[in-house]
Amino acid sequence: MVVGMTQMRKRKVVIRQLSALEALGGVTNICSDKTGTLTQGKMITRKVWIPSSGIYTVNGAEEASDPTTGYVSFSTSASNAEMVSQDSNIDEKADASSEVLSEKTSEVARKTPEVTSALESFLESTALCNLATVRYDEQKHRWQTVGDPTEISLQVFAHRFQFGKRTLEEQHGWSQLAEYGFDSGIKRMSVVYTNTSNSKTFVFTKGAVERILDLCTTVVGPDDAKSQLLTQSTKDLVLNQMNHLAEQGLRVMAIARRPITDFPTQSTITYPREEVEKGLTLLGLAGLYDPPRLETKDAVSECTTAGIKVHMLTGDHPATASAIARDVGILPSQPSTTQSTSALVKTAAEFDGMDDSQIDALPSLPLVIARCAPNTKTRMIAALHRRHAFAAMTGDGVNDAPSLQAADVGIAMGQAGSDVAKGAADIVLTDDNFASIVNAISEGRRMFDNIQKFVLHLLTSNVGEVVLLIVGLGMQDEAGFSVFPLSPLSILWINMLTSSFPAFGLGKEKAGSQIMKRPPHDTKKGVFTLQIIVDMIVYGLLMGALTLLTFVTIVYGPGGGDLGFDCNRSYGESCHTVFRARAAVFAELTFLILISAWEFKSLRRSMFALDPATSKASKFPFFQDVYSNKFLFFAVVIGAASVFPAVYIPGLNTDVFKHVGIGWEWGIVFAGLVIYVMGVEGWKAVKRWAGLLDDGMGITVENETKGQV
Ligand SMILES: Nc1ncnc2c1ncn2[C@@H]1O[C@H](COP(=O)(O)OP(=O)(O)OP(=O)(O)O)[C@@H](O)[C@H]1O
Ligand code: NA
Repeated sequence: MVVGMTQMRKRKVVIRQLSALEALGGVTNICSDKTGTLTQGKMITRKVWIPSSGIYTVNGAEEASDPTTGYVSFSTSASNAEMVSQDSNIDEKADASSEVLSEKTSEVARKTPEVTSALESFLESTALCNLATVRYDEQKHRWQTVGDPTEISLQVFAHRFQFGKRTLEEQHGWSQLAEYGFDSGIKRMSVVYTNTSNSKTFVFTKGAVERILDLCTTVVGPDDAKSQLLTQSTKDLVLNQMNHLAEQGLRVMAIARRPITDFPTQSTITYPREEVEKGLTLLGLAGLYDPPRLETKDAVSECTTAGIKVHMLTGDHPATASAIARDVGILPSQPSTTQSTSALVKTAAEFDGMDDSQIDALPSLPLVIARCAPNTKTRMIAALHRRHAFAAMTGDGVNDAPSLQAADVGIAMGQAGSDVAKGAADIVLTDDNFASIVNAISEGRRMFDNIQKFVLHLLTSNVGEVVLLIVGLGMQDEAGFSVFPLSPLSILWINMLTSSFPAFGLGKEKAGSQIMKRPPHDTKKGVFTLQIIVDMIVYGLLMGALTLLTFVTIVYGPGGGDLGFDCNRSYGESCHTVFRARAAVFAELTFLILISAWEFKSLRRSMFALDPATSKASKFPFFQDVYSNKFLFFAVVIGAASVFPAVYIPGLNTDVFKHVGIGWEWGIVFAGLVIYVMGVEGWKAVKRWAGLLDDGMGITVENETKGQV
């Protein structure tokens, strides 16, 4: 376990709850945040749309925090409708190639577009209704940002036109009167600013487009001084534009403002939010791009192969969420014929609008839930539980705590996460990266497998010893005393030698190559699966029978059944046969238990072909395979070697172990070893051949998880 935890730490995972180790391996569903987990959490403002003016595009910006990389281009068009269709031709690749072109042709194209009054209002609202700071660090010679990625990206955009918050406050005379902070429930924030040079006071608001649009009554006109009434057709145009941006995977924010005259200047008076955020003028939309992490796509596909479903639960718009989900492989790139997109993508409003029975009646739970509120996450976990799923949930916010607690494995973010979320979580990702969850799951599966192997090893040897000793009680000497086939100290010694190091070695077994290619194990059954129990009995009986047979053969064969006199206590002439038989049993039992550790590296594969990869490459990969876990290799080899001094050192053998050096009996010992290995191999072969006791873990994922959750 401890080995596992240090392993995990290297893999960017901190385990807060010991049981989370084993639990991780059994996860069937992951509900993940989008921003910062599936994506990089480094947003760049890519597009800005100002109604009746045009689209500003940021080209070639690589570094999210640097307003000097890339350049802004402006495209205007006669009608807005035309602009939408024209713009849709510009995709990422076109951007890149046109960039190369313009690099060759002229530098003129890179001149920052002029700041119109409409753009100016937009930038003021963007930069002031914003808590992020963006500044150039003279010492470190790089741009430093502090704050939420969404806000940083907008602040950086304002800096491209020298309209940063600081400049506005220090040079343009803006000063803040009030702040209505961002709330993920209402998905917007507002500030009230007054301009000391002309004493005009404004409410500046930004937030999710649908929410802001409902608060707007007007929209900025071609001439900023005259805003126009927000008609239904303009609303449709705005929503159209938003969808168009969102479909490119951009998070779309609406920016708005209104002049306010009666705002109290004494900060002691609180002015209700609803009174402030109303009658707004829409200034424009901003499309922010948060690229998926490079590792995400592979990690998601690894989950699919491992029979794990990935759900994206995000605060973003459904179109944005779908585009990103498609990018990373959570949604199929081509909508399949059987499942419509509407079944796979739901908004929280749709999901929360259903009652439990309606949710349970869905053929499958949605893969993307957009515009998610913390409460939606908790309902999703409950719905998963009703479908007998074993779910992991990520979260970073304070109000994610309930869903993190409700999840079978709660995962908090180490960097972006609040302390409350970390406190509620079972594990913490130090790098906030979705791929680390998948690593952790594979680690959890490895650990589960190794605990199973370890348990099987321990129990098999116990069953073997019990059989040997209990049945052995039947052998009585002339005085009517049972003659032990092993002395108590020998048993103690064997247990110490064979269950400490080899068991620890089994814990260090590497993950099998198939570990993420099979469905999750059943967490309700735990490690004591039917296979483990049957194996334990089969192998334990075999071990007990063989060692007993060795004792009996030596005593009753050449020894003529002479059990001597008082041979449990001390060595005398009459105990010669019994002591020789004991030495053989001691050696054989030790060997059998030790070889079991190598055999149990795999519960089903042959010890002589443990790893599909090495068995393809080599005819006899046995040594390569057993040597791959060096600790276990030497635990077994040294353990086996230690048998010889225990048998031969005079005094130690007769006085401590109550046995004596042997000769021809080694033949029986090794025969026993060979029969045991053949027995174990035979039983594994039977299991493979008849598909017995598979625990459902050998079945390929495709067949297994069809139609689940
Ligand atoms: N600082 C902000 N000011 C105003 N509105 C915001 C701000 N940040 C986000 N929003 C709006 O709220 C929506 C949801 O944001 P929220 O913070 O709930 O999700 P998130 O945590 O950023 O994303 P995810 O859930 O994918 O991790 C965004 O799509 C955006 O429209
Ligand atoms: Na979030």
